[in-house]
Amino acid sequence: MNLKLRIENLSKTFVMHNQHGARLPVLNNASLQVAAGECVVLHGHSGSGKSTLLRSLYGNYLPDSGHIWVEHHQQWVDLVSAPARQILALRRDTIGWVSQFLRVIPRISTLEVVMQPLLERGVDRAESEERAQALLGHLNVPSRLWSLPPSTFSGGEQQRVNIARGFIAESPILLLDEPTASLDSVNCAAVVSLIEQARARGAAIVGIFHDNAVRERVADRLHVMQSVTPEHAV
Ligand SMILES: Nc1ncnc2c1ncn2[C@@H]1O[C@H](COP(=O)(O)OP(=O)(O)OP(=O)(O)O)[C@@H](O)[C@H]1O
Repeated sequence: MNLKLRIENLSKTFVMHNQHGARLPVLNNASLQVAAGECVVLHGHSGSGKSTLLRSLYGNYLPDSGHIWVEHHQQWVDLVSAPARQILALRRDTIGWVSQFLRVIPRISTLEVVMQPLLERGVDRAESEERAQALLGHLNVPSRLWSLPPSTFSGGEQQRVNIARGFIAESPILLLDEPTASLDSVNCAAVVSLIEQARARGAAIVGIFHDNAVRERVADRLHVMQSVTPEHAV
């Protein structure tokens, strides 16, 4: 098995300093491995820690203990102990993040927003622009919008711009945080086909999907979140 991601014994407890130091254990020794070409869907009730795990895999949350081994340029790097500079390199070259929310950058055109990850990797402008156009077309974002900043777009249009931006770099590892939430069935199918293409090219995918039909379509397997009781707090 060509593993791309190895999560070992990950634990995370939120400590709320403004609530008299209340402790909320969320992850307790979570372990998971994801191979190239595999899509693992995180499964569990609301509050079971799916987003916490996914955010930890992108370096947004720092676990208390455990390891997140990521294959980065043919070497295993532990995201938990990696310095900030290396996390930025991992995000640029190895780990893609696709959520339903676009972090809007004022005055930058949609085309520019979408092609930015490729430009950052050193791909030339003409090729980046061509791929951005192809993706925006695939996701039914009308071409009259491409030269405009997405800040005034509808929620669904912004979501699709964000999805195009997340998929354009063809990252070896993709983290998908409900990318189809609130999309209509046509656009949902367009996103599902991007996920299937990513799997076919060998991406290792971890995602959260609340829509049963989408989950059944894309998941190779489910990772069931373990329930964590307060006595597991460290
Ligand atoms: N930054 C934070 N600070 C404090 N508590 C947090 C933080 N992020 C998440 N939590 C808590 O951790 C628990 C798990 O939240 P998380 O968002 O990971 O769950 P989830 O399984 O993704 O839920 P949902 O399906 O509702 O999105 C929740 O009880 C939540 O309140």
